[in-house]
Amino acid sequence: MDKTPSFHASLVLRSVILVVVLSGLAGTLLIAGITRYIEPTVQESLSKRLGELVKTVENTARIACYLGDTSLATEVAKGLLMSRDVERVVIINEHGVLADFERSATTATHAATGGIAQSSAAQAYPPGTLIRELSSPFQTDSRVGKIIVVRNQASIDAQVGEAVDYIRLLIILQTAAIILIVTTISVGYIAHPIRQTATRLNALSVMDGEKLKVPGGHKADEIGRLVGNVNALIDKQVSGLMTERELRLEREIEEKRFRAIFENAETGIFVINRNGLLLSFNPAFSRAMCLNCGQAKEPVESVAGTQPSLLDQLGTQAAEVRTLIASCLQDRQSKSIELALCDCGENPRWFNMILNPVEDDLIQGVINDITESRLREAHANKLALTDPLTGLGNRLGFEHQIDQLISECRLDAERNFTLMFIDLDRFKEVNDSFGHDVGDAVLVHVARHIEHSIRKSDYAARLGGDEFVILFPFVTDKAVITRLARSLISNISKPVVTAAGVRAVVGASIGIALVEHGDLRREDIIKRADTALYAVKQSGRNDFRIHDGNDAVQIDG
Ligand SMILES: Nc1nc2c(ncn2[C@@H]2O[C@H](COP(=O)(O)OP(=O)(O)OP(=O)(O)O)[C@@H](O)[C@H]2O)c(=O)[nH]1
Repeated sequence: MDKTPSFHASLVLRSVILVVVLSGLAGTLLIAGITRYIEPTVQESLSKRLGELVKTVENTARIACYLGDTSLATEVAKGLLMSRDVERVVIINEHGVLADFERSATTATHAATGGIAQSSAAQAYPPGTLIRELSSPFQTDSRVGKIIVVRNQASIDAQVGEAVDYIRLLIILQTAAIILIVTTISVGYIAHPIRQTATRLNALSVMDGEKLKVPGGHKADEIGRLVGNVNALIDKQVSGLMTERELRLEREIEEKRFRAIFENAETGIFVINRNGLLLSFNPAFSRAMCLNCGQAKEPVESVAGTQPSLLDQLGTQAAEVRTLIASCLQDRQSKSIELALCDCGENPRWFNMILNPVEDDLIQGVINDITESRLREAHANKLALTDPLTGLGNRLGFEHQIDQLISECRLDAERNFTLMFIDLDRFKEVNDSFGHDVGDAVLVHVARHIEHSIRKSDYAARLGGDEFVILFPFVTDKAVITRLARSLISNISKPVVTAAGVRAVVGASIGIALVEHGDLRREDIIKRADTALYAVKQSGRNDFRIHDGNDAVQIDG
């Protein structure tokens, strides 16, 4: 991960190049500036020196001029020429040139050939030539001659050049020293600790709590601050990572928990799309739908794709569920439905299915087997509608049944039925003579007689005491009813021998109401059968009467 920077990208190299360029530029400018300054300065200083030199021989030159002493003038001129700054010395008095010596000439070039006026050649002397008037040694206001000193320009130039070269050397050395110092500082004090820190950072095991060390001597400077900030950043990252790791762990645990619940739940859980294709489902769902029992109602996998369809498993209820899926997605509300399906053994089962819309047009559903509760409910209903002694229906069951028949007849004019009331005769005597147990046995015996005399579609109940009732749907044929009534009276009237050996005899009075059309109120129908029964009781019992709806007509059994 740690990449050593390429040579041209190195901080040190770039810093050094920058320092070299800038220092070189600054040095060049400095040299140019100093060269321009130093030349006149050196010139001036030489002129000054020359003036002082001339001053030292001035008195002697005055005497030489006063006396017209050429040898003294020659002495003075030669003495001045000993200085390398002097190129030529001319001493003139009023009579002419006393001495004229040049550095290049070893002997005097002139003798006394003329007065001061003749030596107007001084006008031809090069610039910078020193010409000094000489006064009389006795009368300072009287001029006796002059001394002309021509500077040695080559020597002066050489001296200026030497001075400039020296300063240039100093500047170059200084620049080199600056480059060396800056490079050393860059490498040793900046680049090295940064590289060291980068290498440590690369090898740092942050999850083990390792921290970057501040390079020695950098605690309080920018590198120290940088390392401190990097450590703070690492702390933040590590704490973020730890939190993320914990969250991931928690999520994994949650997922495992959820998966366990999903896999082991008794409730079927599934996800479908808007077409009813199953995207996922748990084993309980699979069991409920018989997906793996080998007798699934439809192939588990859809013909075109790889996903099984929920709707394929629902038979005739598929259309209803399809509508429910659409309305669930449209209303964004959960919907439920009860489904009657068959298990692998074709036994009827009932399920409650709840559909919940989730994101992306998907539905999450749960399905619960409610067969047991349905059966319990049915059993409880049956108990509520059953006479516990005889197992026939009770008064409530009878009322449900007759109401059902009445509503069917109201919907269909062709429908009809017959109501038969049976009241035992002299049953009280049995109770009184042999006790309630025998009475109960007789009641059970009569109930079995009734059951054997009717068809499955008929309905029998004990309303209470010794009162029984039978409903015959579809039957209003008087001949049939008469035959049935007679058979019942005959059978019920036969003596009953109980398990205890008691022989009991009862009779049966029967009142019958035929319901074919007209008024279909329950009370009216019951009243007609009751009226017919009352008529039988009045006429001596153990007989039957039929009331066909016309009050006037009573058919004698
Ligand atoms: N053993 C038994 N007796 C009952 C039960 N319910 C009511 N009884 C009795 O049945 C009798 C019915 O009375 P009735 O119908 O007047 O008696 P009955 O002798 O048949 O009178 P008639 O119908 O006029 O012939 C009463 O003595 C009740 O106490 C029951 O569940 N078991």
